[in-house]
Amino acid sequence: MAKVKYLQCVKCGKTYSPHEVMYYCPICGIEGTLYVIYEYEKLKDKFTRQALGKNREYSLWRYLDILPVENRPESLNLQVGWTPLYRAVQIQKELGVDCVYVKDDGRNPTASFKDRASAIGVAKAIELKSKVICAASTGNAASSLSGFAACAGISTYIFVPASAPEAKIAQLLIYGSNVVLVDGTYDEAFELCLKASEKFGWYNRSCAINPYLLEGKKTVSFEIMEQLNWEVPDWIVMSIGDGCCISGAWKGFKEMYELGLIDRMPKMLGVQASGSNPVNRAFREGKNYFEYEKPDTLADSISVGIPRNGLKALRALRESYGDVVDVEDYEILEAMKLMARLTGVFGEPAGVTCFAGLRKMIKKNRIKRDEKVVLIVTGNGLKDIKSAISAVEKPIAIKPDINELKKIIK
Ligand SMILES: Cc1ncc(COP(=O)(O)O)c(C=O)c1O
Ligand SMILES: N[C@@H](CCOP(=O)(O)O)C(=O)O
Repeated sequence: MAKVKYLQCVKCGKTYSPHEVMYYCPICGIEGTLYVIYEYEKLKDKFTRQALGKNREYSLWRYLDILPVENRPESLNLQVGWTPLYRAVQIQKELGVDCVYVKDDGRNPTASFKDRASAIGVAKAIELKSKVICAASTGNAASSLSGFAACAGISTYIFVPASAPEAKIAQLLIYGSNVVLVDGTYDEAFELCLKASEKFGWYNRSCAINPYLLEGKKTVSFEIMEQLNWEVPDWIVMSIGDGCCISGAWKGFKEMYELGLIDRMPKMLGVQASGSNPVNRAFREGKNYFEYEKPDTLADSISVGIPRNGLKALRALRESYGDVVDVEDYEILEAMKLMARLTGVFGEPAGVTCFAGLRKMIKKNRIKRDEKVVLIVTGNGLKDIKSAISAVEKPIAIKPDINELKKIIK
């Protein structure tokens, strides 16, 4: 792993060689998730705007110079990343603002942002010659791991709450994973998966402990900057569950700054569901720890009691002079409908939570009307049809008769 200089604990700052530690800081335990730190000085000549412009594939693998694996394994050829970034003209009109973009990460192969992490997780497992990979998940991390592992021919054990949306469970089953439906919450599924990985020696894909997965997630920021022709937005907005996605996006910006690819930084806005908001509570109270409350939100992907990458998320929010806001479930459903109707992008509840947060922060004037905003839609709406249906009016059924039709045409 020549490119990685060391791994650094988010809690105590201690550094480790990547050969010394696999998952988390041995001193701080599981709260001590690690950052992957590269030889940035050596990368400065290699990872440049010019180099990126030349003959690189339009996927996450174009950033291989700054990813923690040596190569893309030959078998791992699912297209991942380089998702579209749309100018959301109708959202701008609706909100009376100058500039909003939507990054549609539901366009990844298994339809969520998590594919960025799973691609790296599976590549890493192949490097380590692991025979089995496991993950705890609310559904998306799992379905994406299942898809990428299927592509590479690796076996997986997946731990999801039995209450996970049916479509996500269908993905796991169709990809051929060994699915363990846990009669409990995501937090309980996580604990069981952790114990199983220790007992059976499976490679654990959970971003909650595995430092390399966040490296895949950071690539969203590289893409945004290339797609915006290196004009840095004022705000990046995304939902927070465990906190890994937003930490990844922030790390991407920090690395671009460190390497001289950009000369200023965006602010990060995290959005949580009111029924699952431990990061917001800690942020408001200036704390560096999280108090458990039983999560209760329809946005299953961000339904988390203890955020496993919460410290990294808090750091992203604080370092960027950003913010975090809660939204109610009805606001998430409203955002699901509005996002689809104003952009054509159909996101799952956690995927469009960012839009609900943007609407709130514009009303509060925390985000100014002339600021440039990027919303990251992290998952596709087809993954949670039940929520989609509950967000809309019932269709009108009629007899196949033109006069009946006339009565209902608006
Ligand atoms: C669609 C979607 N959005 C947002 C998130 C939140 O990501 P994180 O748990 O890293 O904060 C997830 C996590 O599963 C997700 O699947
Ligand atoms: N809600 C997430 C939780 C785990 O995802 P990870 O990528 O942070 O490990 C999901 O299951 O999708």
